Amino acid sequence: MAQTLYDKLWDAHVVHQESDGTCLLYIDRHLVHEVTSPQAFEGLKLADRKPWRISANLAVADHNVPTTDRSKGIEDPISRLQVDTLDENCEKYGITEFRMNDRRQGIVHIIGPEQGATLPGMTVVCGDSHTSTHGAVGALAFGIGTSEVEHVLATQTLLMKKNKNMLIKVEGELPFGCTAKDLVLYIIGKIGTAGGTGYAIEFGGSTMRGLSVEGRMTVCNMAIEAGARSGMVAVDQKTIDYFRGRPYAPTGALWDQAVQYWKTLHSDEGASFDRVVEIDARQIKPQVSWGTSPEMVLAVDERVPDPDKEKDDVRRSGMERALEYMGLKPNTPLVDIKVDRVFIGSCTNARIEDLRDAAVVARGKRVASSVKQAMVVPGSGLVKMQAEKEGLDKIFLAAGFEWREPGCSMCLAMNADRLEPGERCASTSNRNFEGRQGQGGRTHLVSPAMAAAAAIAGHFVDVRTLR
Ligand SMILES: CC(C)[C@H](C(=O)O)[C@@H](O)C(=O)O
Ligand code: SF4
Repeated sequence: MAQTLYDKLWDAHVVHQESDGTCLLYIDRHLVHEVTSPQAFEGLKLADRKPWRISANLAVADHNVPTTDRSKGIEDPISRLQVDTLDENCEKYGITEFRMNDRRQGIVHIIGPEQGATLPGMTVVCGDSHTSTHGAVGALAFGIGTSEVEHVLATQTLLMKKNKNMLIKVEGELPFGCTAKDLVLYIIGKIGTAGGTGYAIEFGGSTMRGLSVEGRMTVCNMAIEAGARSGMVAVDQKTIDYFRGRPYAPTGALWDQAVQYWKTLHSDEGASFDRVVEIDARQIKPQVSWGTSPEMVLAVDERVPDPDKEKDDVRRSGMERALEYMGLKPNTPLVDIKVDRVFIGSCTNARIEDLRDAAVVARGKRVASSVKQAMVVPGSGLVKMQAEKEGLDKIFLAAGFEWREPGCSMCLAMNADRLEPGERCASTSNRNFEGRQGQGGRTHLVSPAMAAAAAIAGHFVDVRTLR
């Protein structure tokens, strides 16, 4: 029978199935970070258990690490304790960890594929919702909670029920000035933050095939913002080329064998999906979120919506509340909104292609004097090195951007990088909830080019006009 990519990945990992459909699923790769692992390790200790397959784990500290000079360690005691605890646990069990000063350190979802620790065909989990990112390479990847982290450490398996299959089919060429980020924001604007609930989403169609592997990661990263725990993209030649020579990728005969298998990782002709959503990429314009949910997003040439025009009571009050929090007046053109800070980073948009996109806009320009801070935070030490090799750091620094050390940084307020109450930020991250980037902070989600353009102008700009 014709199978979807999700069916294939699922079936290949079922160890045991109960009559009610609950499956015991084998987990190939477990990524570990400092926020969701301490209680899991503690639970293991209390139960007198040990991690079952040490080599399946790869750990890194990302949420709590400083992005400035690290030679003095971590100032905040809670952050320091979390990172120290991860170091101790990994040391104790012999789990590979890229420590804070290792140049391979970075955001867990950036380093997984970068190292080839995430590979096509794998089941990949991490105690982090944006684990969906890894599905971009034809893996089944999803976030888990702390008790599941403990279960995976102890058994290398998880108990789960299968989701439904959803295909988001995107056709046509992305217009000039539009990126994978604009595409995924547009999709979430269309289907809503609950649109994918209960589904595993496969992103397919000619637009997805046309994206680079990194662009596909940006899209799958935000599958969770569309309500789905996992997003995935079929393997193609680009995926295979991406992994050649990566540190954890197979070599020699094992590589050839792996590639043979990877080539089967796509939905079969005629495979049936429970839901199909069709998206015309040619309709997409650069996106800016205006509210406090990723679905509150519009094209940059539009205006802040007017709740008075909304007939649905629930939606109207949601809009009113969002506009109040965001400090925005209905009908304001989005390009008139001024920003206080700009953040280019996060597991959505801190890979090398993202930094290149931002650098094209920043080259030879200056950050507006009204902007308090504009920072570029590479997703990993290796992304940083590559960017420096290409001279991107010089472009950013000359333009007045800060060039930081890798980590989650201002994506969420768990480290020193955060917004002050009332500050407005153009951010390349994935969440714009109230307080996400700092208490009272106001987040607008955009692409790297749009963020850089906002930094230069001091307000949002339609990047299509910058030719
Ligand atoms: C801290 C972590 C558990 C959390 C997540 O699960 O996604 C964080 O990474 C986020 O982006 O909100
Ligand atoms: S960069 Fe942001 S979204 Fe990604 S793992 Fe870190 S905190 Fe979560």
